[in-house]
Amino acid sequence: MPGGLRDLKGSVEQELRIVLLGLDNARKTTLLKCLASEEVSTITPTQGFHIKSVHSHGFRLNVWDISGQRAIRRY
Ligand SMILES: Nc1nc2c(ncn2[C@@H]2O[C@H](COP(=O)(O)OP(=O)(O)OP(=O)(O)O)[C@@H](O)[C@H]2O)c(=O)[nH]1
Ligand SMILES: [Mg+2]
Repeated sequence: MPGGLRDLKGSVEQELRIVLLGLDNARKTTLLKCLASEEVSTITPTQGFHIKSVHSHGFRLNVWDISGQRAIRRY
């Protein structure tokens, strides 16, 4: 299947690419950490961007978490 990857059980896993955009403090990183079942009590502002791959509901989500700080919004 195009765009699909086989998981450990051999079934095809659909891959989705997602870009998180929003103002600073909009909780983009909080949302991503919740999706990844990670601790959300010590989140710091994103510097530039980071990419995380998360498995959720049979999908592989490749998420780009972009900082919303004013200095980099024009990029
Ligand atoms: N009071 C309160 N604060 C929250 C809640 N959820 C997240 N926060 C806090 O809000 C702040 C901003 O959340 P982030 O997820 O870093 O926001 P962001 O959109 O990624 O921000 P940038 O990376 O700067 O673009 C963090 O300090 C979180 O801990 C909530 O439900 N209540
Ligand atoms: Mg962030």
